[in-house]
Amino acid sequence: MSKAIFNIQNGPTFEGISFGAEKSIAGEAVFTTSLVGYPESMTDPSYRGQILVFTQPLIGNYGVPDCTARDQFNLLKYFESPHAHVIGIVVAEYAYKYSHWNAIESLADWCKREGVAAITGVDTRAVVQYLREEGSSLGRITIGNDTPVEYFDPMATHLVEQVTTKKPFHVASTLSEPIANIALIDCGVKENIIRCLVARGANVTVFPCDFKIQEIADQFDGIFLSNGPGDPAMNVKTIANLKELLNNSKFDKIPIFGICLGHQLLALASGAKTVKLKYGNRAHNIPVMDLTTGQCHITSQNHGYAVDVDSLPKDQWKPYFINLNDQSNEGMIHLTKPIFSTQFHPEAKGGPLDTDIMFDKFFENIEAFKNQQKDIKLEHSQKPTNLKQLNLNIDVLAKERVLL
Ligand SMILES: NC(=O)CC[C@H](N)C(=O)O
Repeated sequence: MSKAIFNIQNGPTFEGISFGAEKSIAGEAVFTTSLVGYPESMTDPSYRGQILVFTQPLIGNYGVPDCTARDQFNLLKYFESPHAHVIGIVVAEYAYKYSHWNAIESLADWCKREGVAAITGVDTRAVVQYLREEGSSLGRITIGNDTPVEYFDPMATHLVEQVTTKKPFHVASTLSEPIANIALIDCGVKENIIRCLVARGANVTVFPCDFKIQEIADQFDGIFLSNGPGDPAMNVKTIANLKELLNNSKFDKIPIFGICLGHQLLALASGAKTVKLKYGNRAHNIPVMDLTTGQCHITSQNHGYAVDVDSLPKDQWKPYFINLNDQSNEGMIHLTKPIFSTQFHPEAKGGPLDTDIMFDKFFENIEAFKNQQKDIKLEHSQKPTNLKQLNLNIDVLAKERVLL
């Protein structure tokens, strides 16, 4: 067992024991108050480059499930992407013994394989008190007698580029007659978001983050914008593509739904601004209010930035949800088009399922859009498909995300 040190830049130092990869790392230190779901959080691409501090004091007690198991849609059954994206974890007490029907290995063994540094024995209450006062900070974990690595701010890099699929891929519905074709812009999509779409009967074609969706949007019944890591403003190409999509009146009727980073990108493409939150919202129990109904929902969240609601063009958008803890914006809805987005995670992996109705709402918009399209269907079906012209024949597309 090696000793490990967790430093916060310009802040306190904590000594503990290493239980993960014997690799010293640096990144942004953030905390989550979720009680469960460490395999899901650690494989959520939105955590890329971050050191995750768990406030739940006992971590690792239910081990890690099979990272290769797939469901009936060929999606990863237990993980949100094939690999860990956090670069380090900080826990109060690592459970050296694990027990769960679904576990195939320990968190320590998995961290070692995935190159995730891990430190136990840290007073995580003190870490969180510091981060809550000073805000998200740079941090580093040094293993054994290693020379500490330089502090490094992952938010200054284009993290989405590192996690987006390198080529389009297609996840097919299991229905003999799928009810819709959805294009998904992948900025680091969580597996359960794709599952929430295909499980409702849609085929989902997933495109790299900078794919010019505006050139083939008319081939689809709906467009989905995914979650993803980093500062939303870094996604210059994606924002430019979305701007063209939103400004082309030809696409006024196409349903669009964005989650988390997808929400922020939609806001930026509409001319609004995003701001960095002091320490972000990472938890499975955050109350938001639907401003259209007054209903409150408990939501799963993982974000460090938020849309500045005052900067939303008021002739096009209205705020949809508000965070009842810090009053930050939690979503927006278009005044005339079938477009809406949420800052929280309705796919909730992990977390409460209260808001999976957002996916139902997207499918209602898709159904209405398809009914409108029926009148012009003949014209539509006679068009050569751009998908094929672009060599995007779905029959030959990859069936899962392409990482290299
Ligand atoms: N989960 C996400 O999509 C996070 C969005 C963005 N990277 C943020 O931190 O705010």
